[in-house]
Amino acid sequence: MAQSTRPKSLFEKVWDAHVVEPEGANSPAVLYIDLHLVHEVTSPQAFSELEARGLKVRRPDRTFATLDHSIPTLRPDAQGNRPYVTKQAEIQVHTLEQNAAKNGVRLFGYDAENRGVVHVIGPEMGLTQPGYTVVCGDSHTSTHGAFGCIAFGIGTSEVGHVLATQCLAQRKPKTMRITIDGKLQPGVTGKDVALTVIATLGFSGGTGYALEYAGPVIEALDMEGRMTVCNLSIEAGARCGMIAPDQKTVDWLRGRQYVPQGEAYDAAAAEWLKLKSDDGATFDKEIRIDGSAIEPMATWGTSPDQGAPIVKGVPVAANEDEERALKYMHFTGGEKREVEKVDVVFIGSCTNGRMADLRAAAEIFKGRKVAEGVRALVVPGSEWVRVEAEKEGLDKIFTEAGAEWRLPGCSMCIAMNGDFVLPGQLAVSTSNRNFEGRQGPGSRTVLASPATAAASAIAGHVADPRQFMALEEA
Ligand SMILES: CC(C)[C@H](C(=O)O)[C@@H](O)C(=O)O
Ligand code: SF4
Repeated sequence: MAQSTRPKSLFEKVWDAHVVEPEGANSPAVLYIDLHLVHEVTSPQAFSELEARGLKVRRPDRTFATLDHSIPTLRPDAQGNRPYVTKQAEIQVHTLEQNAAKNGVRLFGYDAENRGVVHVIGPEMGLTQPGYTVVCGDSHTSTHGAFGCIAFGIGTSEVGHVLATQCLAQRKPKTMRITIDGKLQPGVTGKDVALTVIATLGFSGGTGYALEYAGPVIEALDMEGRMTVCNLSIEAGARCGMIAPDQKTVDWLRGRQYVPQGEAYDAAAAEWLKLKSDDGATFDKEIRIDGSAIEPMATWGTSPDQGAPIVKGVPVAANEDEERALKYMHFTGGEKREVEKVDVVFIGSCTNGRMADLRAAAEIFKGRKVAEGVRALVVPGSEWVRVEAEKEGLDKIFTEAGAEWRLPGCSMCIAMNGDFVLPGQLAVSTSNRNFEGRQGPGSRTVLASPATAAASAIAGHVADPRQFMALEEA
């Protein structure tokens, strides 16, 4: 087939390479799925449906499962019993264990060295590779877009479709390029970029779009920072977010378990590096953000787009929605962040539970103490992260500062496993959702970067991390 010479965006290149059946006036396109990730919460019904219809998993070799949402982050007791928070949590875990075994799907189970939060382990093992289509019954699948993948969350019935066919019916989204110019100031991280992007777009500003993040700020971010940015795409309503693979991507993935090895890797990498938007590629929408003006961010409301630079304090409500959010958060509007007493700090999740995140937090915790009355919980995103962090002695830095160091899982990000914030308590959290009650009934969540979370744990109030950093003069 003759190749079109029309300039294409990164999204179009990956999309076009996966179309099995083109989109019609009345029918969505059928897309081939390269990688299907599965966790215990959204898979049970999909497997039951498959069984009811007498179907098999079409590509068990492209389907990988993990346990993350419902598993306790505390160690088993002396008898080996796991401290599940409810019977239902335990059933979810056992159901996935059985479904995976029955269908020949690889499960990174409780004791597996590769277990972890689904969006942490995919990239970590090199299951996620540039140019792939990646789906999972989980909205933060957008994380994998940091590797130049079209990666998005699907519903449970779609999980069933992909299990049965390795394909998915999809309408092509519109495209939006978000270019972040300039250079980040010292102490400003990928999370601050992400919270700024969402605050700019609004919680539904990305609805119907596939985002591409580009520009010097994105190029300068490490892979962890890029994953954080892509992770939060869904919080602006976008279908997915992606970043063109570059030499950093190639270097980061090299040698990982599931990527090609040796010369085959170099050959794959040469193809990956072609995955970028052509000069002259057009987008349905383009926005630009001045990266040099981004500051450490913290949310003040009950939606991830309700965030502002910490130095600016809590804004005054501009409408009823904001008024309601401020009320829930026990803020009046207009106050300084220093007056927000913090009860809990959570560092972890698929947004910020990777090595780079834990190192950033440890730099602030080192030689300092968590303020009295603050509970700080550090939860690695995966077993691999846990082991690496322990090798570097980060766990010691956390525990000596007075923080808890746990086993990997989603933990307090979604509070399904027994780790939760008490009613009325204020948590500074490195996760991605600050909805009412997200971290436990009545919990109040402030989203921020690992550095800001650590700084807030030390200060006892929402704090700009730069006061604890030895920053070089720019
Ligand atoms: C449980 C799961 C379906 C959910 C999601 O889709 O994102 C969870 O991971 C979350 O972060 O809210
Ligand atoms: S860490 Fe949080 S956001 Fe990520 S998959 Fe788990 S529950 Fe969802």
